[in-house]
Amino acid sequence: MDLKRKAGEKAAKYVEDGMIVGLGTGSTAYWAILKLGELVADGLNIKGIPTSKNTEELAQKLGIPMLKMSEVNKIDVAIDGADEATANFALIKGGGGALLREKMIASIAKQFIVVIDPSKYVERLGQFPLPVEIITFGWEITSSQISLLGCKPILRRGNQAPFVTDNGNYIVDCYFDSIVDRDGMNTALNSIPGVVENGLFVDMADVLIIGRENGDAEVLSF
Ligand SMILES: O=C(CO)[C@H](O)[C@H](O)COP(=O)(O)O
Repeated sequence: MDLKRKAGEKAAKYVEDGMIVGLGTGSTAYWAILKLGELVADGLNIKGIPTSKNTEELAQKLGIPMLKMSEVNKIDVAIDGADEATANFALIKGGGGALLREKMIASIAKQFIVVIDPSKYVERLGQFPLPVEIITFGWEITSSQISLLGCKPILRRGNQAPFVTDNGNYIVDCYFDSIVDRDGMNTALNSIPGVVENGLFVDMADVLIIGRENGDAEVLSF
């Protein structure tokens, strides 16, 4: 079985009747959402909060009832993918461009479950460029201020135009040699005027599920 699928489907087992569930974005979270769709069709009573417009569309197609972020003040469990994850559960997210909503939703989830394939499990963060969401106004200035933190920021592009997030912002993908002080970097990035949010998720994940070739998916709890 596809390793992303193994991880995603395992995460769906954490969802219980009556829960409000943060629905992540990307090709691993996809499998969790698909499984939840099946369970809902079989009578599971949950409400989803999507982390992106893509996920909202998917959940709608699957018949998963949804709430708006403004309608909730807590989320029971959020399930999402990651671009990198370490043994102490530090993450880089945002490869799919949904990092802002993903971080907001994870931050109010009682349990945040991260689903990955083994290629995402790394010793140290920073091989994957860190996505930083910035406002379009004066983005060049914001980007050059970000570069002073020791990275090379590259404006993410889509179809020959800058990629625009669900929130109407740009993303710069920041190439660091490595990110050692994750807390410090998170704070430093978010202190730059024009930065909306960055893809470092530190001390947020509670469970890391890694799809493994042999046997069941591996579950690590913090
Ligand atoms: O952060 C994300 C989207 O913003 C995704 O969770 C991350 O990019 C992993 O995606 P995938 O499971 O497709 O590899």
